[in-house]
Amino acid sequence: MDLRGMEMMLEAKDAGEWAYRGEGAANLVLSYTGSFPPFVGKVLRVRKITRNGTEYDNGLSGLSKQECLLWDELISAPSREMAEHLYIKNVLSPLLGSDNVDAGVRVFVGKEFLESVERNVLSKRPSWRVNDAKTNTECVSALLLSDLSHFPGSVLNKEFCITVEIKPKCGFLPVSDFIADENSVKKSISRFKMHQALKFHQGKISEVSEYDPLDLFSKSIKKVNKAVKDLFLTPQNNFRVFLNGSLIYGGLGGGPSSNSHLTGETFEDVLKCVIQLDNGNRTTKFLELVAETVFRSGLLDRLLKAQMLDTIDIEGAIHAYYNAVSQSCKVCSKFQQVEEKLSERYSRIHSDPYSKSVKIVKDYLIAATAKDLSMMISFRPAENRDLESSDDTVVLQSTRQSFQYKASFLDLDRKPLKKMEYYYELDQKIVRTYSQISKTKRHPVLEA
Ligand SMILES: O=P(O)(O)O[C@@H]1[C@@H](OP(=O)(O)O)[C@H](OP(=O)(O)O)[C@H](O)[C@H](OP(=O)(O)O)[C@H]1OP(=O)(O)O
Ligand SMILES: Nc1ncnc2c1ncn2[C@@H]1O[C@H](COP(=O)(O)OP(=O)(O)OP(=O)(O)O)[C@@H](O)[C@H]1O
Ligand SMILES: [Zn+2]
Repeated sequence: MDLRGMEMMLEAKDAGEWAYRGEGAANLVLSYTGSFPPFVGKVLRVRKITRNGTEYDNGLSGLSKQECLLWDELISAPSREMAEHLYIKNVLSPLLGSDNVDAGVRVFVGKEFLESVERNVLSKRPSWRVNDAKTNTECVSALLLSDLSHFPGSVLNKEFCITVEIKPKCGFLPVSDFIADENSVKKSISRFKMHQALKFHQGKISEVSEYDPLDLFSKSIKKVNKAVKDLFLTPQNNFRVFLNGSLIYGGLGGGPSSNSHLTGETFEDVLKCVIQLDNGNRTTKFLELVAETVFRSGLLDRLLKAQMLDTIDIEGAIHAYYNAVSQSCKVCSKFQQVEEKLSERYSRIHSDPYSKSVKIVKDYLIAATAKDLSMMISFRPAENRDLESSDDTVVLQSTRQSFQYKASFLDLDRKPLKKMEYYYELDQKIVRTYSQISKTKRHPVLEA
């Protein structure tokens, strides 16, 4: 849809109709509670700004000078929001499938609207998110997106809709020759698992998740079932369930420390309207339904392809980055101080043509978006038995119930080029911490 299609402006008086839905590190998401038809069934995604700095917008398209060299398909955009929209529409949507992606519509927002929203939602936000960032009241527009926690077109319908949100994270092990020998553990342990160890070590999580993305992305239904069960047991910011648009499991606001979900028993009770079962565990059946859908939908195959645009790992891509930004390589110069030989492995990348380096970095950043996005899958009962064989229907064999599902990807933000150095540092920190911890036998992190 044309972004300029909705020439309307949200003002202070409208703020009361937008309720807190959730947030990540960069955006605040509000759901519409009013009755104005174009907004019914929609959410508004508003950018945040960090407490200690500006960070965003350094040009009309929101692209830095160096990013303009990278994203030539985005530079014509007259605003940051338009550039983001084009990124989703022209870069990610072809990779992930346009049926599973909503690029959104821009609506103009007044400063007073944003200030009023900021005040209204304050008490609902996790305090650590409040300390980190606030609504960017300088933004002139926000994105209007379909509310993925409702089944399309059925917001006004009394039928129930249950939605699961999963942030799968990176689903493959790198095989790159550029990975240093002392970091070879990266080739056998998933990044998520190693990052859990670091987060635990830093006190960012109180419990290490058993979830392993490699199970979720595997071709084995048994492993997919295990992954979904593990997500349920330790949801962190990777798993949430909504019933008719309200969160019933998992924490609002993302982040590992905000798990305010229902207890197992209450959740089991809530599922009464979803899973028809006289005896037995409805939660188990529901998790089976989720696993079956993930497994059969092919969603993760597409996602994996996008993630695997990271072909040489950050340990290779960082060198291409310095070529792309025409700077001398800080990593190689560090290696040279230690031992001349260490940087030899990377000289090949440094002699690559400029265009090849640009392509490596660009693909790495697209993969970074794919490693951080979430997917939402909504279910509603399939009334017509004929639907059983159709593509968007799953049958829960154990209860003989059919569900129609709709799956979408969300949080498809472009990652800034300047994050490459941070990605390299974080990667090294994760692998270093994991290796140190694994040397200490019987460490609780590794036994989890
Ligand atoms: O680096 P990672 O893997 O920890 O991912 C970050 C996420 O952390 P988590 O999934 O909890 O481990 C992090 O999520 P949280 O803030 O922890 O909920 C963000 O999604 C961050 O992206 P951005 O800075 O908003 O663009 C993510 O940063 P990117 O790496 O995707 O740029
Ligand atoms: N279209 C949508 N429909 C329903 N809920 C949504 C939608 N978009 C976002 N949400 C909810 O809001 C939360 C935050 O949104 P989102 O992930 O886009 O924020 P973010 O700041 O970009 O996240 P990140 O920390 O990964 O950068 C999501 O986890 C989800 O629960
Ligand atoms: Zn180098």
